[in-house]
Amino acid sequence: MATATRTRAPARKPAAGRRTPGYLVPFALLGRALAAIWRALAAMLGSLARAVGRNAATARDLEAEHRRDGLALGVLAVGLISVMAMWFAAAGPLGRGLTSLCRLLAGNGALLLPVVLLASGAHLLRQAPEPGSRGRLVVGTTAVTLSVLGLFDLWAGSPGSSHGRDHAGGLIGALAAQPLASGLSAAIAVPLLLIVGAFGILVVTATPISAIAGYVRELVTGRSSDAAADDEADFVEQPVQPKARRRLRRAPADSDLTETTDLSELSDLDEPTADLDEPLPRPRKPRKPKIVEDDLPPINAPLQLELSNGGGLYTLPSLATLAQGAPHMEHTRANDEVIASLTQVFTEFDVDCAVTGFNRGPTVTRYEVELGPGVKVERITNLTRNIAYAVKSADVRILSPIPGKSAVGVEIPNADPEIVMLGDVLRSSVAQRDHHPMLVALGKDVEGGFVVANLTKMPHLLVAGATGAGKSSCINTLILSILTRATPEQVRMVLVDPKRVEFAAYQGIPHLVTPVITNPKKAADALQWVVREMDMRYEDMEHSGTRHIDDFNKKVVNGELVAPPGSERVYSAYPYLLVIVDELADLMMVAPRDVEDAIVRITQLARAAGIHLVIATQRPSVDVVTGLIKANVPSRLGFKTSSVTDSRVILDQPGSEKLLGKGDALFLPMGASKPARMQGAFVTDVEIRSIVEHCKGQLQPSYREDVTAPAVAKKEIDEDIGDDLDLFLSAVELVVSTQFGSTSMLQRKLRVGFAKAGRLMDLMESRSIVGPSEGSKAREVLVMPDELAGLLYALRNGGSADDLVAADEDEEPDEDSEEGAETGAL
Ligand SMILES: Nc1ncnc2c1ncn2[C@@H]1O[C@H](COP(=O)(O)OP(=O)(O)OP(=O)(O)O)[C@@H](O)[C@H]1O
Repeated sequence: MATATRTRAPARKPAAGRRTPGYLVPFALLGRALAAIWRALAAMLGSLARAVGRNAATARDLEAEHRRDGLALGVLAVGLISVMAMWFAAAGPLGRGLTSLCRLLAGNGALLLPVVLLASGAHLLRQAPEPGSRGRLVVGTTAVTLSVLGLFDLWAGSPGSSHGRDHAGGLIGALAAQPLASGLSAAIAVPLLLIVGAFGILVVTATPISAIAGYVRELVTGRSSDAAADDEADFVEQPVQPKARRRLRRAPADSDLTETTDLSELSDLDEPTADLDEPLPRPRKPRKPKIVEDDLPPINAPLQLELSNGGGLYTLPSLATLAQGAPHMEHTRANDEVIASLTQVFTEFDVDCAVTGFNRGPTVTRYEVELGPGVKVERITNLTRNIAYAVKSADVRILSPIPGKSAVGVEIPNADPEIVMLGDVLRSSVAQRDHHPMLVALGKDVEGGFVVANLTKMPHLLVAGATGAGKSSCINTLILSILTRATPEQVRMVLVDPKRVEFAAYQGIPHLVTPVITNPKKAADALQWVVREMDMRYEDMEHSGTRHIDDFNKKVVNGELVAPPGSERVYSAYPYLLVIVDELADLMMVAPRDVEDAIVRITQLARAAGIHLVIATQRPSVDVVTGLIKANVPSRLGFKTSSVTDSRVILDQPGSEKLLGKGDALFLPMGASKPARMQGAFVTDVEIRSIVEHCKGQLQPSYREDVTAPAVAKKEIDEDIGDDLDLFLSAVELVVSTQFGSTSMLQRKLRVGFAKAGRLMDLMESRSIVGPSEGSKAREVLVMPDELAGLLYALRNGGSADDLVAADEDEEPDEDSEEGAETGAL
């Protein structure tokens, strides 16, 4: 209240207390009239500018290259006009007007204008603009201009007349030189202006004075700094690297050691990189986009051979259907501000370290911080909160070290993020180079490089994150990647969508084996079908003596496969089968054991059979992503999670709780120890609709009826076990994993009565899991723990432990292999 009274009082006083004296009234009226005219003019100009701005939106839509070319050609055109006007006085009345204006402002300096314009135009044509260097160029050019024109003015004796100034340094020259000459003296003004000019040249060329010494030394000795560094490198052994690096940071002119490529890039900017006594380090030139796919461990999965596409009738959708995103910015003013804030924090807390570069990604920028000798990494990690405070963002993530570098990474969200469009990733050279049908677009990494991944190399992927974090968008991009790159003959899909709305758009695409499954119970049955399909494929591979479905397909195409005697089987090539489950939690609620067993079995074996799983969940808790599932799904994509515990479940380490949401993700491909941060690609509903329409217009889906049919064998087991299947399986798991066939243990652990525990034990005996009763002693357990997953699967399908043995020993084709004829026609 008190504050409100204090602020209001002074505002009222002048109005009430101050009266304009009578003799000033005409002036006051005139002032008000002028002010009103000024406001009206400003409003008119404003609306004019807004109208122009609206119409200029289409110009902004032009690609950056075209805008730059247009600007360069425009500057060249003005340069040519100025040549004709100023050097040859042959540009008509407009040229004469231009010459007079330039002479008025710059005097004889106007004669240099054509040279400056032509050189600038040529430079713009040859080189991409660096938005970050604009401020530098403006300051440098202004300093050079003032210096040159001021010197012209002094040279002509600082003429007082307008005509005299037109042939000296013009108005600008007079303004630059005459105050100095009259305030000090012409003898002092000349060197001062020379210093200003030299400063301008250094700023324009981004050359620090300290680097000049290096250049002079090079000129004198005749040796390049590279050669000098190479010489030094011969003496620098591996363990000495950190020392060498520190030195490089202090003396960039000498730097270019191969081991320190990143740091030597810093010296490309011709300015010493941040040292402790420097206020602001120069950002490092962004490196060429790096492809995370290259980081994947090498897996020698053979490529799927080119399959015919049903007489060439099927054409893939054009990538032009997918929208283009905004061009990637490698450096913006926001980055400079963050560097200044970081440097200030380090100075305030007296930590001997400096920001030596950064890589700007679409949503976050990773700043590289190098430590001085003897500085603990913890000193930076302990400053996380202070850094967050200084850069005004709670989502600061510290990476120690940046993989492959002796530097700490500080990842800070961009104040001006970019959306990564799927079309851009699919059109990128990294995606275009590789024609594998299972290659999918993921997004962009922190360095702005496109990230793609081959699903066959994953070979199974777990996608997890809180609601709204970007999972569904990511899965949409995976599906669209496949639709734009693979025919239904190459890749078939099973889409499971218990949420009912996520995959509705894909209903009816020819790549589907069965309509999109929304019923969790049916989804569990579909997973059982996938297991059967996998078994069929394995049998076929076994008979054909091949180890991977690609080799099998190759033999089919070459006509090298002959059906077993007595079989009417006609072999055909198998497509890859991609199973995508959008919400695992819903499936685990309905049939946890069935689902877990099927997933474990598929993930353990399906890679060679060309079957790959993508499982998404927003509840990455241990009851959904069980230990068994986790152990068998090696590649992970973690979007923002609500807790560090969830992050640990997905990635086995914290980190995803600090992500920003909306597609910000950590990608941990199989075999990688550290996850890579990336921004997921995005695709709009309109794009999805048009690609789906294209696919549906090409071919009708041919669905398999048996995919969601419940397993027939189950009924048989039900008669014997009744409704106790789950309890029976728990008992089997307990007995086999502990290798202890005791009825009283079952009573205790399963909380069942003696009669029930005894019956469960008898059922186990009838299925060759345990031996006969030995009185009060525990029964012998006949199945080893490592056979448990297979046993549970067999029991679920009406089998017994004998089937495990039969599967191991039986080399002959199974009777059921005829079923494969149907599978092969998938
Ligand atoms: N890669 C992305 N780039 C930009 N925005 C994105 C991206 N991914 C998601 N978003 C934004 O976040 C919103 C939520 O994304 P999405 O529906 O994919 O989340 P989700 O994790 O699937 O959530 P839920 O589990 O509730 O379905 C989207 O509507 C979109 O606006």
